[in-house]
Amino acid sequence: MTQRAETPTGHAAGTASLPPPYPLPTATGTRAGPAPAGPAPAGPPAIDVRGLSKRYGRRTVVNDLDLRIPVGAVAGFIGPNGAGKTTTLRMLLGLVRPTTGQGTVLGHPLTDPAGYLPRTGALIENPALYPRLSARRNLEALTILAGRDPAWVDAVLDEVGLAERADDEARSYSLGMKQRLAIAAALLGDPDLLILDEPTNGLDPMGIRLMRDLIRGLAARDGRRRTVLVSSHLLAEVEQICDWIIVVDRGELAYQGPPERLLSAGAPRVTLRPEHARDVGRLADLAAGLGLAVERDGDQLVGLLDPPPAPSADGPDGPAEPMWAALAGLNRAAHAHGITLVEIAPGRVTLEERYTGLVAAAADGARRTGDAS
Ligand SMILES: Nc1ncnc2c1ncn2[C@@H]1O[C@H](COP(=O)(O)OP(=O)(O)OP(=O)(O)O)[C@@H](O)[C@H]1O
Repeated sequence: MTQRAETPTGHAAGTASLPPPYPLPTATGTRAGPAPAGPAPAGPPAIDVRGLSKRYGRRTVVNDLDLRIPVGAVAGFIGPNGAGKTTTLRMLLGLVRPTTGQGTVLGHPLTDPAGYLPRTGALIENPALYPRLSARRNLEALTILAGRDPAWVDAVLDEVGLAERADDEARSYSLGMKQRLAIAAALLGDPDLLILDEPTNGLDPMGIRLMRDLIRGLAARDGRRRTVLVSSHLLAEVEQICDWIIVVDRGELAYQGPPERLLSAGAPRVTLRPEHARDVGRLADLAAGLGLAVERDGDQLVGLLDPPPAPSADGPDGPAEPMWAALAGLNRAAHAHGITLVEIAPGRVTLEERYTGLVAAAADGARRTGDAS
């Protein structure tokens, strides 16, 4: 039998409603992330906590974290193993007492979880299931224990895509199905906030895809503005479904805001390919002479232009003029040296590369702090 998680499941349909929904802001301020660019949200965020820390003895595992998640967002809480994600989620769920921290969750003080837990559903670590009971019986047991209306059971089974297997024993389920059943349990009270800790952990690619579709659907359906906070150590697993990204490393915030800003905060990149592979070395020398940092990658060069140019009048995705000028200069120089370029492909670093860069920068900063002390 899977271990019973010490997790409050969703509760209390028909409890106090949230303030009116508001559109997602285009950015939020963080210490480490990009500067705010969008309008301030009209209502309070679903999660708005500041200075959240957890120390175990002399060890700080979450350090002065500010989280600000808009209502209705699917927020990806991303960080490498041991970054402090589970500890943070446990603090938000009142399962671990924060060492420091203030703010609100669903408008209630962080220090009074009883105020917001009735409107919060969660999946933390192992799904809490009775393996010899069917999915339906598992959920009915939970509704009875919680004094809830069993009428919810069919609705949530349908929502997580288990209606057809609802009467099979849970032990016959795949890991993905067990995860979805655990999410169904968290949905029983139609929560306004759903917290999922690594729900794709251990799933195969198909299971990950099904879980992604499920999570996206849980947030936005029928005009509902449920907020979902989902953790993962792999950005690629959640980036497609998140409209808010929080990156943590070693317990510290590295980025918070919309994924687009994480991407646009990255340097523009260019791939250059000469007609003849033998010219790659000479082309690299020419690029270096023009101040372009490039690296050889097989029969092509890849270069990052740093620092990133300011957004042009074309907007953040429009042509970056310094980049074009540098590339035009290199093209002329290559031509003058008898090198024909068959590919000049500008682009930007991917979200995954940006995430890796942020984590590496945080590690570097931590090392330097350690060296200094
Ligand atoms: N009760 C505890 N006592 C001491 N240290 C703890 C305790 N709980 C967690 N930690 C430590 O805090 C750090 C962060 O752990 P946490 O589980 O929050 O990270 P995580 O980002 O969720 O990692 P993972 O993705 O591996 O689950 C780890 O180094 C862990 O060993």
